[in-house]
Amino acid sequence: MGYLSCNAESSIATCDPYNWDLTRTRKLKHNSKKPNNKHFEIREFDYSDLKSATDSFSAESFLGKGSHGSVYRAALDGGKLVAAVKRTTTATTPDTENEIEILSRVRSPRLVNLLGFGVDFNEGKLIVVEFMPNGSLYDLLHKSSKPPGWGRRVQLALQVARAVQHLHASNPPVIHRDIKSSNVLIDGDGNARLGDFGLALRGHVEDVRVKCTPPAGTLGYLDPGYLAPGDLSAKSDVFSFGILLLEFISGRNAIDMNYSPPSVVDWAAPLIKGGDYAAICDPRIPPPKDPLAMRRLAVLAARCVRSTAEKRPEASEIVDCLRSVKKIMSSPIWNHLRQRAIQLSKPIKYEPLDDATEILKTSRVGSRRNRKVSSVPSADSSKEAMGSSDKDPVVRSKSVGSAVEIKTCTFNSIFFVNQRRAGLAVKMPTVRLSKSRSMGMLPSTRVAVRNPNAGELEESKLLLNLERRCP
Ligand SMILES: Nc1ncnc2c1ncn2[C@@H]1O[C@H](COP(=O)(O)OP(=O)(O)OP(=O)(O)O)[C@@H](O)[C@H]1O
Repeated sequence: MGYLSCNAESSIATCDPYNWDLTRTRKLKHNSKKPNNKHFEIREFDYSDLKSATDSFSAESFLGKGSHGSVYRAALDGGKLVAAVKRTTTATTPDTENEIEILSRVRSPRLVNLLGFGVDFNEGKLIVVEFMPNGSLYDLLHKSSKPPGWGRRVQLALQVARAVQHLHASNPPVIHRDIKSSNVLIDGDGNARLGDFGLALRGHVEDVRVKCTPPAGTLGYLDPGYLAPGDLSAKSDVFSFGILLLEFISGRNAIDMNYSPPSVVDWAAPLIKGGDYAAICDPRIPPPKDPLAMRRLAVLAARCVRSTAEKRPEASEIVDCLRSVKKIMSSPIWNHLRQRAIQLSKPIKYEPLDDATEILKTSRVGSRRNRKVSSVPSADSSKEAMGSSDKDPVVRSKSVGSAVEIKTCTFNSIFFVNQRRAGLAVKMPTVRLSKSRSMGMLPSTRVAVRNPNAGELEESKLLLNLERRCP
């Protein structure tokens, strides 16, 4: 099966009802507006100003490196405006243009907002965004010596959910396509902001641009049902958010070779189905005081990662559910018990489909996926592409896609290699895509065991039905 290839610029024109053009962006100097103003202006910075603001992109200003370039701290306007400058390693890539285009259209206190851009003949466009002084959610969850407690985790998850809700509710909607903990940054007030819009798509699913863009995302967070351009919907973001929620709950990485299965969804889904919520709780912090909060979180995560995209909740429902979890966590214990009694006294509507079984579909597929590994000849190359090394069993997920080429094709699986830096033209795959299954299996320290307790299974089913009506 072949895909229709399309020229990026013409597709922008086709799907852009406002005929927006970057060249018409007003050049505003020293006139930054507050990030959440509805009518905001984008500044065009002189390249020389960006260079001096980052001390010539010095090591002292260096904030970090992503798959498409490096990020620097910049002190602009005589030090009054602190910003982050994203500098791609080669001339302007489609992702840079895309990020500027989309971020100039959406703005929210829950996003890492665009301040402007700079242009250099050699370097192309540089993106200037709000500076986030407190690192990424990835660092907070996985590298911090003092992992955040449940209240903070739920608050941060709610903030990310609100960011996703804002994107999906935009007209036309924005699908982020790369929701993951390293793309969530923590601002000066300790709040979560969703950033990195390099892979985002703005438009309705039937728009030419959306229909022509090949699948992209980060391994470990990528919706398994998103195999061809036409499969994309806002529910792919919901899947990635579900993985993020499992990361919040368990404190483990989306892909971690220390576990069996290494994929967090394959590991957690059977445990949630078995009602063994305690087994997926981050062992570094005490469990939540009210087990109902834990169950709601776990069931919400399981619903987000359902294999059938249509059955996943909308972002607005996720927000409502997380708000209810936050409420439970912050109210006195007797209040929880009263609320719980009221809910349990309501008649439960059983549905013919066993939701828990449906959740497990992902897990079963995942198990097969992992078993296949041994027969993949080049496990090393796949590990390298996923950012893993022999010394580090944790796979640092990197974004893949957008401008992609097929590197390895083994057993019907196609491995995407990020070509953003190379600035290569999009090479459309000629066969139906299948997510990479090149994942290694290492001896496990924690093994997922399905809880055989029938009572807990029943309780889990009941909760799944109950939680559907949440809050
Ligand atoms: N606005 C910002 N303020 C402060 N630090 C930032 C900002 N944006 C990015 N960073 C830091 O720069 C580093 C690289 O970010 P970048 O978004 O380029 O890549 P990534 O999200 O880590 O990986 P990938 O490109 O694969 O998505 C990250 O470690 C991040 O913490």
